[in-house]
Amino acid sequence: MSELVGSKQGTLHLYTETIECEGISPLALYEAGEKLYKGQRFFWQNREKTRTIVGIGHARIIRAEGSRRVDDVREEWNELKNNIIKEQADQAPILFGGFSFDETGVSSEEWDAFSPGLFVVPVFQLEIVNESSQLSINCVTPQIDYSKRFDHLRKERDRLLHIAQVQERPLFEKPVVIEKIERNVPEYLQAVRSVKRNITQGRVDKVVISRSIELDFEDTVSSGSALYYALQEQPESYTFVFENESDTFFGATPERLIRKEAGKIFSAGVAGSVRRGKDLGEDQRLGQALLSDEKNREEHAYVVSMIQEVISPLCTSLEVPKHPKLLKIRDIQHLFTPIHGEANASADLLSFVSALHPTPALGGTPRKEAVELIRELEQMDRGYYAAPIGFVDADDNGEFVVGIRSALLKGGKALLYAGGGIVSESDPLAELEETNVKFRPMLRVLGGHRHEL
Ligand SMILES: C=C(O[C@@H]1C=C(C(=O)O)C=C[C@H]1O)C(=O)O
Ligand SMILES: [Mg+2]
Repeated sequence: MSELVGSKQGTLHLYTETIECEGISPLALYEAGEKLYKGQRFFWQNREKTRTIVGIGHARIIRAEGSRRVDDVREEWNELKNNIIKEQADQAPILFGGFSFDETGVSSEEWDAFSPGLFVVPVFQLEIVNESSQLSINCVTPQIDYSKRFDHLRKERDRLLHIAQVQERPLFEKPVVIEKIERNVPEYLQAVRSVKRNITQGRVDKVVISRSIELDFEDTVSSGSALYYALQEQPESYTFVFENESDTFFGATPERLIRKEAGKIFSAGVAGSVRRGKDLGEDQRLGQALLSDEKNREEHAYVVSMIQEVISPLCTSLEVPKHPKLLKIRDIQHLFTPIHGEANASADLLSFVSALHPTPALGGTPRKEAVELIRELEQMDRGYYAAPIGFVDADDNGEFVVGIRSALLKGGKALLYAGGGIVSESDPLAELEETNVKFRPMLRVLGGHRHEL
């Protein structure tokens, strides 16, 4: 860290100091944070497993709401970013968080802990990128004399590292489900039929309708246990865990919204689904049938064309393959179109998030009418389900996914969410079955799959 000369009083500074910590287990560090920082932790791992981030403690919280929420987050982050004090070798501090699906906010108490925009700079930031592990302390303070606070945080860091290193691998019992409540199946089927009518009438082309399942457990389920089983059960997905106060939003999603790295951007169309086969032959037959299925190709095409349309103005170049491929994960296969490009110098990561959300994979098309229908027809609050969650660093590199295959954990209870794209050819019962397949990842993680009929 370098000293700061001649800074204004009252301005917030972000002091960062990084050490190397080879061999540290991210899960063990997450657990080590439980005692002092329960309710203030997050975890992130990309699909490729090349980047893992653990955040412990809140050095800074940014909340935002309303239609300017993304701009408000950017503004506060930029202000803080301009006052980062670190050495060249120290890692870039990150801002991690997410938005609610609906910009008009959350409508139920269930999602009280998660404001329409909630971002944090962690006090302790572990980043494992490829083979390198680095642990930073981030300290946000208006004082120039931060050294006392920093000394205290260094001691805490060393204690966390010690606990993570000496503690035996934490053992987690699979949660025991005592009740599984399908919350709104009749309403869901009604909503699907209603969307079909709206398509016939020409108001929309596609709308994503979702539903939720409640699981009640014998005991409180810790976010560490949710994380442990998400990593174990869904290795082909992104893993995210976001604690706030006593609630945790977490999931194992296959769907990237946007990644930005050194000016390059990577998005993806993921829509159109079929279950995995019971053996290789059936799996391949199902996959081939999906690739040529008109209804699924239609669901998919809306997504790819809207992504292209909304991010073209933010890019100097964009590559969009003409035909989708298959993306196979443990329980389901999807149509998948990777989209790559080069960002304009003035387009930052959050401007991509703002332009893209919601894509027709989670909202529908046209966007405005689809979101109105979701508000009108879905008998639930999506909260952070199907919405952007991810991180950005001080160099504007980062990644956001959409929070699907996800659940909200509230002590001894969890709410699971799943939906699907409804188009003119959708069959309500087949769509219901598709949501059952999409619930499976979280049911496995939380022990609820034993309750399947
Ligand atoms: C909405 C969800 O998934 C989305 C809908 C899909 C579909 O309808 O085929 C496929 C992938 C996702 O984009 C979900 O998992 O809840
Ligand atoms: Mg579908």
